Parts: sequence; structure tokens; C-alpha cells
Amino acid sequence: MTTGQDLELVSLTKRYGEALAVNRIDHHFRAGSYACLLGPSGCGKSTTLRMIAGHEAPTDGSIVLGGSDVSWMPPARRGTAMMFQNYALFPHLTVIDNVAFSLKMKGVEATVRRKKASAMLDLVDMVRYADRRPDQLSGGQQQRVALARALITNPQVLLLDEPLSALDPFLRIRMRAELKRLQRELGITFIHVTHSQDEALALSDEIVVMNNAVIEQAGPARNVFNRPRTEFVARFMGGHNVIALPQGHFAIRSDRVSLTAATQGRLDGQVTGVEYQGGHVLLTVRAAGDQEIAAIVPEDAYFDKPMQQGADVGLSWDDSALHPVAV
Ligand SMILES: Nc1ncnc2c1ncn2[C@@H]1O[C@H](COP(=O)(O)OP(=O)(O)OP(=O)(O)O)[C@@H](O)[C@H]1O
Repeated sequence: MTTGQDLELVSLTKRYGEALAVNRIDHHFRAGSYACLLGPSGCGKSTTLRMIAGHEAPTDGSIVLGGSDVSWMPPARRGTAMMFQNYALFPHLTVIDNVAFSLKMKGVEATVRRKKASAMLDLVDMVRYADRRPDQLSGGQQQRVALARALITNPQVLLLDEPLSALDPFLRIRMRAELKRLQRELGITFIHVTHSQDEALALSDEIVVMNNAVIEQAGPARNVFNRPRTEFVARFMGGHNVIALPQGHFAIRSDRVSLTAATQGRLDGQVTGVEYQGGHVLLTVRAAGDQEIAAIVPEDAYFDKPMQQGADVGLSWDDSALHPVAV
């Protein structure tokens, strides 16, 4: 079920004095989709999110939600809600009062807001903790409360700024599955800021990769991963080499590069690193032109014919695995 509305960023720009944090970005977020804004530190993703939320005014450009320009509307009237990295729960209020807080501000009557808050806690499986205070909850539980508190306003778009970064790795994987479930169930648009490629790949209908205040590439997760358009995207998404060949620069997945006997491949080189990674072995080869190329070899294949650091090898691939990239 899709109940959200399309969100459009039109030439959206933010300057802080001389510094350009977001530089004329255009993007259309489809209603009811899960989008991740992904990029290295300082690329402008949080600033973009804060402008969508209304916590930061654009220097130029506009934000259009469901056909209406909301660029200058106060946050509470936009149809968006934000979940912050540190959850920003009120320490002195119980869980249920935290969730009901925004309804109280709107003057909603006590029994009605408790009923609605209770329904939200049910959605995130936290009803039994309704009377605890935030400091009596684990990080994962606090996160669920923060989600319920954001969702009680019935937003069209939920904005999440690094929502999983405070959790330990095990809980992070569990909570990301919960986020995805919730988004599917509610049918609203989620825009999630992260600098984790794994998180973006696991969650996104669409990944929007930012770098240096602009969008480098956007598209379905598999497209962005398998068809990086620039060297930056190929390297940032990981799992790829960027190889300079006489015909130009090409991205190739490390698991599409195979090793042959020396002089039998496309390029010759020397093994400079061997790393056992569980199901596979990561070999690093220094090839002609001082290029470091990574090859992922399945565990069994590697241990049938193990290689030492310094060994001369050839590198081979299928041409269909090469994708031209801009550098
Ligand atoms: N309030 C501010 N005043 C001045 N400069 C700012 C302000 N907020 C952000 N910036 C600058 O704008 C740029 C983009 O910052 P932003 O927080 O959007 O990046 P980010 O991609 O979210 O990074 P991170 O992953 O580290 O949070 C950075 O260079 C940052 O220093």
C-alpha cells in the first residue's frame, strides 16, 4: 500500500558563508519508497535532510511535497517527521508521554493522545515498556520509541539521520530489518542518511550517492552497485577495482577478476597481499602501471592452489564485466 507523496528537490542549495554544503541538487523521491542518502563525511547529506525537514532554510531552490512547495513551511506543517541520530527523547518523560508529546503540543485531549501513542508503541512492539523512562531502556528500545514518536504525526515522509549508528553491529542488522518492515507496512517514504554502504544496499529501493555537495549517482541499489558511473562511486560503493586500460578507465567487480598463470592473463602482476575473509580469499595484485587490483577468489579454489606474497600471476576477466567510468 502506498500512502506517501512524491518529494521533489529542485536545484536545492545551501551555503554556510563561503562554504557550499549542498550545490543545486535535483532529485525526485518516489512516494512510498525507501531511499538512502549515502556518502562520505561532509558531503552534504545531513544538510539535505535537515532542509527537507525544515530545520535548515535553503539558500536557493525548493522542496516540493505532493505538488506543494513546502520550502518555507514550519517543520510541523510539512508532512515530514525526523528521527534523530541520538533519538532526542525527553529523559524525564515516560515512554508513552514521549510518544504522545507532539499531540499534547497540538492540544489533543489526554485520553485520545494516550490511545494513539499506545497504538504507535504497538507498531514498534514497545507497549510493555510504556511506563518506563528512556534511561531504563536499551539503545534498540530507545530507537523504537523515537520511531513511534516520529510516526505519531502521520508523516508522508520519515527522515532518518544515521538512525542505526548508536547500535552495536548485531542490533544494527536486526533494527534495519525492522525499519524496512515498518516502511513496507506504512507505505510512506523513508529517507535515511547513512555512510554505510552495507546499510544502503540492504535497505534501499533507491540509493542516492552524494559527494562534494552534489548527487554523483542515484538509482536502484543493484544498478548503483553494478553500474557505477564514476570512479568515485565505484570506489565508494566498494567491491570494485578501477582499471586504467588503453581504451579508458573501467570499473570491474573484484569477484569478476580471476587469476591465471603469469603471462596467461590480460595483465601481469605480483601478489602483494593475501587475506582470508571466511568464504573467500582477497588477493591484492600490483599490476602494470603501478595499479593495485583486488581479486576475490572462492575459499576452496584458493586453497586448491594457494599463492604466496610476491608470486607472479596473470589477471583475467570477461570483457562484459568491464564498465566505463568517468574519472
Ligand atoms: N551549521 C553549519 N555551519 C557551517 N558549516 C556547516 C554547518 N553544517 C554543516 N556545515 C558544513 O557543510 C558541509 C556538509 O555537512 P553535512 O553535515 O551535511 O555533511 P554530512 O554528509 O552529513 O557529513 P557527516 O556524515 O559527517 O554527518 C560540511 O563541510 C560541513 O562542515
